[in-house]
Amino acid sequence: MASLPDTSKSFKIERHNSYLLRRINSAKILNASSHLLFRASILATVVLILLFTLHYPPLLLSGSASGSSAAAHSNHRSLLASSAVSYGGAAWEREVRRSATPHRPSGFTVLVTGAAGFVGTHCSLALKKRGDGVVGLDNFNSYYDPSLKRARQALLARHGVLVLEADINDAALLAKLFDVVPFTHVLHLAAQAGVRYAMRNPQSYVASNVAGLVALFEVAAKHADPQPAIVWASSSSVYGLNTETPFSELHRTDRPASLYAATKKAGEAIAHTYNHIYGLSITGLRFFTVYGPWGRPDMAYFSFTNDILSGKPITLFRKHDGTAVQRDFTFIDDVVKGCLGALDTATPSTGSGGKKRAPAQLRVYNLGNTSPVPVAKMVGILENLLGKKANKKTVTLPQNGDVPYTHANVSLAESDFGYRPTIDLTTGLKKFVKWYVEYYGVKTGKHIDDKKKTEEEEGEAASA
Ligand SMILES: O=C(O)[C@H]1O[C@H](OP(=O)(O)OP(=O)(O)OC[C@H]2O[C@@H](n3ccc(=O)[nH]c3=O)[C@H](O)[C@@H]2O)[C@H](O)[C@@H](O)[C@@H]1O
Repeated sequence: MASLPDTSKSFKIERHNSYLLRRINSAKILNASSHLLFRASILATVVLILLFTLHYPPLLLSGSASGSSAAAHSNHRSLLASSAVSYGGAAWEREVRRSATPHRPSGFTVLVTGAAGFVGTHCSLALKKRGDGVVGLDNFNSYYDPSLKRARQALLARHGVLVLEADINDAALLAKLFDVVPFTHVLHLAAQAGVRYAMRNPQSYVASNVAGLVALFEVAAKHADPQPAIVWASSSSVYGLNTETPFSELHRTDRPASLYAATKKAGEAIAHTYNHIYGLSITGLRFFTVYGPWGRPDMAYFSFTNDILSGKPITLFRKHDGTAVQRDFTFIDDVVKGCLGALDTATPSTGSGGKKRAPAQLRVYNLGNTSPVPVAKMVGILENLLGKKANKKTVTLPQNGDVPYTHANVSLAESDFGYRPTIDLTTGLKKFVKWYVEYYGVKTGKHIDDKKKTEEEEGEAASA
């Protein structure tokens, strides 16, 4: 008898085949649906990006320039905080234009970088007060207490000056600003300051003082229409190991003693290039140890004040020959007059769209006080004003980038725009200490006599 086919076996094979078929089909379906899902998510992302771009165009603009979406995000947040309007939107542009509008005939429209910094704040106020339009820019970094920078920003806001939070390396933001406002001038004060800190954080000097300067010159030369005239902060430190005194603009500046000085010297060379190729009108100002109210807490007169009041020891540097280190301390009001004088005598840039049409102005000036003072004497004045003795120790100047002596010859600035420093160190430090005790709400052993006016204050009152 022929044996019956083994149906259970063929049934098993069929079941197996149909199982395989089902798996293949479901794999196909899964494959197809994951393709669909993938395409749908790409579509959704594109739609989202489109919507986002329409609502917040410069957020992407800023991100693309900085290369960091986190940075762009933080820019965006703080711009919202500082101007209470969205960055790049119509309301933001209105705010920027309002701040930039001059209120005097033929007034300037000035972009001030580093506007929440010490010199930037004072210059922005002075420009605004005389009727120029001012828009400020600052990255509010934490090199020193950012709350002081915020307080300066609030002060400027009370005077109608908008300070945007952004970095000068954000080329797209700079371009956007020049699209919104045809700035006549740029007062470029944003920088990594401080001589000794350059040993601890060298790259920050390259980023701000070299890359940032180039970013600004690039936009001013190739994008801005019209090109603005630029006045920017160089430094007395470029004289470095120069031994001829007082320091004149004709002296050597090829022996910087610190990386800070080297980046400022590099800035002067870069300024020459942009003037030569693109016709940018550029003026570099070599500031000599600027001090005063709203000053920089990293500077000696300010940190010594903190330390004297809190009883902490301070270290005074002396030269290798045992004599005192000296500085040509320059009061902020004198420096502000110098900055405005430089802006007022700056001639327009001569290029457009990255093409030079004619030779343009290129200048460098010392802005100092012309009377060097030993640092120990500065401490003595502070002790007297604060009514408290400093706990001092003196050490030989370490290898920290400091130069032993500065002394400005300012005859060039005097003849070109009437620069004449008027405030001596005692008068200037009195104004600083008066501001300091009010700002920080501290009690000193001594009452600062703010009734007794200095000559300069008398003059201001008379002309008001
Ligand atoms: O003129 C300039 O271009 C420079 O002036 C200052 O640099 P500096 O003169 O070194 O100012 P401080 O840091 O305030 O120092 C003032 C003096 O005090 C001395 N000092 C500083 C700190 C300290 O602990 N002890 C001390 O004796 C320094 O050697 C210097 O002679 C600024 O900090 C720089 O940003 C600026 O560019």
